[in-house]
Amino acid sequence: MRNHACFMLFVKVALGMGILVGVWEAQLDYDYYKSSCPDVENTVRKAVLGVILTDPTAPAAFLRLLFHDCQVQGCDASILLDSKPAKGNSEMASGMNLGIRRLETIHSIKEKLEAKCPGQVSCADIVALAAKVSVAPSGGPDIQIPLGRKDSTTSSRQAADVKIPPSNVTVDTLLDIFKSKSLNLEESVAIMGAHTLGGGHCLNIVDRLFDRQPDDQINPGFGVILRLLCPTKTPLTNLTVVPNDKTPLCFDNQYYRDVLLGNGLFTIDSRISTDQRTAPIVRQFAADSRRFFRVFTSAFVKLSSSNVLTNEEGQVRRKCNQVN
Ligand code: HEM
Ligand SMILES: [Ca+2]
Ligand SMILES: [Ca+2]
Repeated sequence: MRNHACFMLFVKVALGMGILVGVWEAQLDYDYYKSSCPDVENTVRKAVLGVILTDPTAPAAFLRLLFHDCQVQGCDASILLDSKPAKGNSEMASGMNLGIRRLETIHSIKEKLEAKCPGQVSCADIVALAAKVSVAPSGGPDIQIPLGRKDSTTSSRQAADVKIPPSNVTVDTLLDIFKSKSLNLEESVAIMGAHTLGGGHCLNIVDRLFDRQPDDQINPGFGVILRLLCPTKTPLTNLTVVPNDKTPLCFDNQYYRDVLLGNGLFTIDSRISTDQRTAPIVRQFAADSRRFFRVFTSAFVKLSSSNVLTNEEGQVRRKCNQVN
């Protein structure tokens, strides 16, 4: 299995990358559950590894879930709330959350943790941990993250509509988004390396393929393949998924090599390979996966610690889909 080969290939690098990034978000704590739920990380890891056995694309789902949670109101598990009282007002009802999956795994991890340490572990920390423990088994760095996020009591579809960037977002907006979470330029390019895993629906690609003005950032050969995979704007466009890079189960720097060759799946992937500010960094990561892993690690800690609720600002939901 490619995933396994990838794991073997990168195990040394991953081990070498277990560096602690300084606690940048002062209110979170690397030892937060030391006495209240010491086994929390292993519980999440075991559950995620179990899921990967039957669904090797699950790590991609957990990484994207974290981004989409953190992007709306901060990393507060708002994405898991069902809408009440108004139907259809959950974040998941937003079209921007098309393809978000594996929420059921988060709910089942929560049930396990409620049995072990009732009322202790927030859903927001579970979302962050599920993403974190997804990276190393895919061949990426072993990241340490601080914990202690609390869960929100609110969520709204409209916020997701506005805050989650579309596939054709500009580099300016991308840099603004990550700057607001304290990521520097290099970290902003590194966090996009999450697109080394998983894939996207044709729906998010077809606009690049069939408009009268062909997208000149797509390599012509790759364009032919994409037009074959995503033939027309039909209902199927909502269903077909195309891989993000050539190694979608492997957390490697292939994404950067692909985008440099004009094989970026989304408009934004192509844009970072040509924008004067980001292109030199894309080239560095394409040539040096250790560097990509190191910068991705610090970027991940910042993203997953952004706009968190701590202490009395939020709650530890007993069920992740509803407030207490
Ligand atoms: C400007 C920023 C970003 C844009 C515009 C963007 C856009 C997208 C789009 C359109 C998809 C395809 C969704 C689908 O059609 O199913 C996608 C997939 C994905 N994104 Fe992003 N993304 C961004 C940043 C990020 C970040 C920061 C992460 C994680 C840290 C991330 C992780 C992923 C992953 C892992 C997938 C594949 C999901 C799967 O296979 O289920 N993305 N992204
Ligand atoms: Ca959120
Ligand atoms: Ca890859």
